[in-house]
Amino acid sequence: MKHRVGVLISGRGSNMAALVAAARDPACPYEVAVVASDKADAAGLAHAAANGIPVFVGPPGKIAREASFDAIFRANGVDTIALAGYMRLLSDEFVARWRGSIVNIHPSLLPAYKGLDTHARAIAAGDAHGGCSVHVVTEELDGGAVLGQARVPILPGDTPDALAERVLAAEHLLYPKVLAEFVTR
Ligand SMILES: Nc1nc2c(c(=O)[nH]1)N[C@@H](CN(C=O)c1ccc(C(=O)N[C@@H](CCC(=O)O)C(=O)O)cc1)CN2
Ligand SMILES: NCC(=O)N[C@@H]1O[C@H](COP(=O)([O-])[O-])[C@@H](O)[C@H]1O
Repeated sequence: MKHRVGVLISGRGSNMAALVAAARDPACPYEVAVVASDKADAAGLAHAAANGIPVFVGPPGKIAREASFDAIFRANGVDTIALAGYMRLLSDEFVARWRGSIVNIHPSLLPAYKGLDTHARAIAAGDAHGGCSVHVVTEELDGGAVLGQARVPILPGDTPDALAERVLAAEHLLYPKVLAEFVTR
C-alpha cells in the first residue's frame, strides 16, 4: 500500500506538481490523495484536477478552514500532509492533531531566514549561497527538524527573483526525494 499524501497549496503549486510527477513512478512510496487550498483561485488546483486528483478549497476563517482540511484528509485516508507554498500559519491544534506527519518546503537554508522574503535577506546579507529546506512542521514557524536541504550559489548582481528561480528548480528535485524518505522512515 502506498502512503497517501494530502498537499496544501495557496498559489502556483509547482512544488505540488513536482510531488505529483514523482508519484507516477511505480516505485514511489507515496501517492497524492488530495490537494487542498485556502484560495479558490490557486492556479495549482487546476493542475491537480487535470491529473485526476481530488481538489478542495477551505472556507474562510482559520478554525473552519482547518476543520475542513482535517475532515477531507481523513476522508481520503491521508497519513502525511505536505505544505507546498501554503502561506498560512497552521494552528497549534491542527499541528497537534497531525503531530510529526506534516512537512513543509521553505526557500532558505534553515535555520537561516525563517519567515518571508528569504532571497532578498540572503542577498542583502552578502551570503554566497541560498537554498531550500524540507522540515517537519511544528507550532514554531519554520522551526521544525530539517529533513533535507539543497544549496545554490548566489551570483554577483543576483536579484531576489533570479535567486528564487534558481532555488525553485532545486526545490522541485529536493521535495519529492525527501518526502519519499519521510513516508518510509
Ligand atoms: N505551524 C506552522 N505553520 C506553518 C509553518 C510552520 O513551520 N509551522 N510553515 C509555513 C510555511 N511558511 C514558510 O515555509 C510560511 C507561511 C506563511 C508565512 C507568513 O508570514 N504568512 C502571513 C500570513 C499568515 C496567515 O494568514 O496565517 C503572515 O503571517 O503575515 C510565513 C512562512 C506554513 N505554516
Ligand atoms: N514560506 C513558505 C514559502 O515561502 N514557500 C515557498 O513558496 C513557493 C511556492 O511555490 P509553488 O506554489 O510554485 O510551489 C516556493 O518557493 C516555496 O519554497
